[in-house]
Amino acid sequence: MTSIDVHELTKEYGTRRAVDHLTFRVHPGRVTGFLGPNGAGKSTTMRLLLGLARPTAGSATLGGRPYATLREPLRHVGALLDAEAAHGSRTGRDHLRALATSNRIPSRRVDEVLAETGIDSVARHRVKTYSLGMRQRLGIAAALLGDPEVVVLDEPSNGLDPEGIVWIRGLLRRLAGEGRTVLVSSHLMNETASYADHLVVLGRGRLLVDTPMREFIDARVRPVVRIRTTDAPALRKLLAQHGHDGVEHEDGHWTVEHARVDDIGRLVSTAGVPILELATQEGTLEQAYLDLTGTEAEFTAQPQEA
Ligand SMILES: Nc1ncnc2c1ncn2[C@@H]1O[C@H](COP(=O)(O)OP(=O)(O)OP(=O)(O)O)[C@@H](O)[C@H]1O
Repeated sequence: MTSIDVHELTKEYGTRRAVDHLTFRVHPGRVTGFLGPNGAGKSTTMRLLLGLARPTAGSATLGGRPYATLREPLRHVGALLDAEAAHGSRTGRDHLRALATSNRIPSRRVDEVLAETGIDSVARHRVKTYSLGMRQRLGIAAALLGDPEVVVLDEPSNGLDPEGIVWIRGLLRRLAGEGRTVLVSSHLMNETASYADHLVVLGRGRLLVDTPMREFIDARVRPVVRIRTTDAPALRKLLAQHGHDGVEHEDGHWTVEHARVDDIGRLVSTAGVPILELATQEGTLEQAYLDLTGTEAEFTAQPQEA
């Protein structure tokens, strides 16, 4: 199985260090979300991995090999970096056929990926007539063309409609389920939470987090007890009497930190407070990410000027 190995990877543009001694491994069989604020170095890392830029130091390899040494690379790694990459005057189909030919990929794969990405009805139209979402789907079709073991996608949900967003989620899960190595960058936390198993987070070119997603959330956000009642005054009084810090939210629901749902349930039922909803509310990736960005110097310090 093919993993992605990034080792002491460094890339400088003039005096600006875009990637700074970065080391991590992306394992097969799971979706790894690649996160970090604008300018953190995600795209640069992907470009270095795909041989589109040369590292200043260190290495980025696929199954132990640099991209440049792969013969017919699309059969090993499929990537979406820039949805504008296809030539506007070509049809989507011709774009894929050219890629297939140059990588000795059977032409039936063109029809398969067109169907899989839902653009077969526009396959004979020129790419310049495509919407952003269609271009994005064409880029994903190109990434899947060679049936690669490694898939690298830079913000794949960009421009997709709601149906497309649900589709990409299923696609990423399926690719990981088939044992492929899947690295996906995104700024959309809810989206990432819906498909990622593991996270790699960068800040100013450095590695901040390399951990399973659930562990990242659990380490940073405690679950809270969520309650809805028809008798807010009674609930407020009861929680205060028992030393709980209940917070009433605008839409009428309450949350209680540092409490167990069983204890709160027992309390409200014994006191006869009418309850419409009582549940444990798990922390979200967005909360955990914002907690990280609020505490890490890599996020809070001013970037160095070039
Ligand atoms: N070709 C280039 N020449 C000069 N500087 C560059 C080049 N490419 C990237 N940079 C700089 O490297 C840093 C990292 O940029 P990069 O695009 O990798 O970040 P990113 O995490 O992908 O950001 P975003 O989320 O905005 O896409 C930025 O400071 C950027 O300005």
